[in-house]
Amino acid sequence: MTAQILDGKATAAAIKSELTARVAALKARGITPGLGTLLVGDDPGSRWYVNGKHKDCAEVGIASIQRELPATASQEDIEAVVRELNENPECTGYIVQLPLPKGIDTNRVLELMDPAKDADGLHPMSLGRLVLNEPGPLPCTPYGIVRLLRHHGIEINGAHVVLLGRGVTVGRSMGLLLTRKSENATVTLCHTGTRDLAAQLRQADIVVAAAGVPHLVKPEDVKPGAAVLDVGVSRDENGKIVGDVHPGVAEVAGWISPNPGGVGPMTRAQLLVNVVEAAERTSTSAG
Ligand SMILES: Nc1nc(=O)c2c([nH]1)NC[C@@H]1CN(c3ccc(C(=O)N[C@@H](CCC(=O)O)C(=O)O)cc3)C=[N+]21
Repeated sequence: MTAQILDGKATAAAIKSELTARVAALKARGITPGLGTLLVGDDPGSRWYVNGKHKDCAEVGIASIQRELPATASQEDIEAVVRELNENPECTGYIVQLPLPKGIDTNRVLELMDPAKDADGLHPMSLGRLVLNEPGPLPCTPYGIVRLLRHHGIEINGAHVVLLGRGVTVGRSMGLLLTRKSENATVTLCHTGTRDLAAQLRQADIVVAAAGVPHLVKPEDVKPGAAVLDVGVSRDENGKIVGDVHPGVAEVAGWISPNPGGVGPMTRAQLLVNVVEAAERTSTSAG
């Protein structure tokens, strides 16, 4: 058996075409959604990601607001740009590209952001709303994965989902998302302290691997027919992406997300969704 592909590129394209119509409707009412990005330093990988986000914006008609600071920027320099983006009416949502340079208090920066403009869905206020089941922006990678599964007709309701990794951007926030009534999954959150990882993995109808450990998920640990999502982005000596999922898993799983071409494009599409929804919310509260 060879697993069917969870095509993130095609699913993201479908979401972007739906967004194009929503952006046009907003513009017809005089509102242009705008995504702001703050990039600190000159890491080529971070720059590449940020450029990709603005390219996506152009595709759907969202305006781009790009801010950059040198790697030597101080806490105060960064916070000044955050305040400017909070106040800039053209910016309806924004992200501070992570990681920030060493010595910067990242949480202090993130807490200064206007939660109404949180495009990542990772502001403490947004995470709190997720816990309390209130509407708000959702974390991009977790909700992107939910939409990728739904797009391919994979049942989440009642499924046992095993999450690998307790990072806030994926594992931890995804546990909160999947245990809502609207997703209704049973979740096991595994991490470096988990004793018998293979035994946990064998229970899973759906595996989300976001540990950052190359080829952590082995074919012999996967239940036949399971859906396996690879969020890992390690690099080999040639700079090629190595995921958390061993290639042999494709012979056992029912569904597998390619990497690249799986979860990454969905994360980017969800960021656009958050920007458009933030603009829609401001427009309804204003009039
Ligand atoms: N505030 C903040 N928000 C983020 O969402 C954020 C961040 N900081 N810092 C860095 C990580 C990384 N990240 C990616 C998103 C999409 C792809 C993506 O689309 N990758 C493509 C191409 C991969 C390649 O070829 O390099 C793919 O998977 O097909 C990758 C990585 C968002 N991040």
